Amino acid sequence: MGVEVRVEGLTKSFGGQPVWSDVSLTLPAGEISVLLGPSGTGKSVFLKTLVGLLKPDRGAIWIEEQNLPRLSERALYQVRKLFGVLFQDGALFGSMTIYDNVAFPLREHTRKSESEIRAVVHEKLEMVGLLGAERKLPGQISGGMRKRAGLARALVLDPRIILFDEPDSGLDPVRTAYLNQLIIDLNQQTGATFLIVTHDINTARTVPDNIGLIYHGHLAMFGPREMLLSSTEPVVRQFLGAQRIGPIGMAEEKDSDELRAEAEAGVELPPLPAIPLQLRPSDGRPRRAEQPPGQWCAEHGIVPPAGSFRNADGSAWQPDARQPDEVLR
Ligand SMILES: Nc1ncnc2c1ncn2[C@@H]1O[C@H](COP(=O)(O)OP(=O)(O)OP(=O)(O)O)[C@@H](O)[C@H]1O
Repeated sequence: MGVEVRVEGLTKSFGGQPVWSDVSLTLPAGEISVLLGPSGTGKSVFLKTLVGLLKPDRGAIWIEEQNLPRLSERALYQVRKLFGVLFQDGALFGSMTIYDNVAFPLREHTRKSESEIRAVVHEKLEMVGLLGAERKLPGQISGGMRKRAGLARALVLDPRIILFDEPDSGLDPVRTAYLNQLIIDLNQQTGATFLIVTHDINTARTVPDNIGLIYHGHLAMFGPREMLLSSTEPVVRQFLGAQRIGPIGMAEEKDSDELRAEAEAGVELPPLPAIPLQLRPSDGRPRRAEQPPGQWCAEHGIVPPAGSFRNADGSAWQPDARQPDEVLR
């Protein structure tokens, strides 16, 4: 099962230059959260700080009653085993076969025999759909397969928190769709807590339970998917709607002249796009943290954008007629 990660007042700078300050959020146990933000706002730095590869200037990261930045190297080494990380390029060793890459953490961190290692490696390669590619070198397989291999390696120590740094970078839309489905299925199977950094708006709209947005050195917003997808807060709306109109400029923030010019020209953001249904596990079962579509909006008195929560065929979503225990069987 996954564990909750509670971040409080986290601040990080390099050489006196702040990357982000005072970031507070809670990744709920077992749920999928997505972190968005313009390039260079420090999303990768955030992931590296969470896993203890970088030390924050201030703030706390609570996992199971332990505050990571305060831990000794020895204690941190133990807590790190709770994490699996999928780095952007898969971070595979180029001279090792896929099998040896995936076996690497088991050989480094466990006392398993080679036959036990073989069983785990095969299980994880099967989970990511890569059985049969064991003897290949990373350079002999496609980018999508390398990501899957990196994912299998991130899974071998049965992590309770999995961090994904742009899993969809460099993938075509079809491979991204397959990878997103795999992420949902793995979350269902493992129950681990997932945090995904992505630039893909479609991924952000359909995959997570929660969304966060880093902008201009701060966490602009973090909360349930429906909260951000129905938000009219200009930065959130502009980013999730992939629009040019709004406070975010080419470099980062637009200056007041640009914003005044936009206002005077009467340019307005288009209406909020419809909120899509969340992607479901491929076995058709509800997600672990699934809420009925529209529930968050209803509970908060917010009318969702027109056309929200439609099935793929355009029909309105209907609650599942089966009882939850029947569905979970
Ligand atoms: N080890 C480091 N030392 C100094 N500066 C760093 C270090 N790592 C990252 N930075 C700086 O921190 C800032 C944030 O970088 P980061 O890679 O986290 O951004 P990002 O939001 O992940 O960007 P992108 O979306 O383009 O991947 C950048 O200005 C980067 O140069």
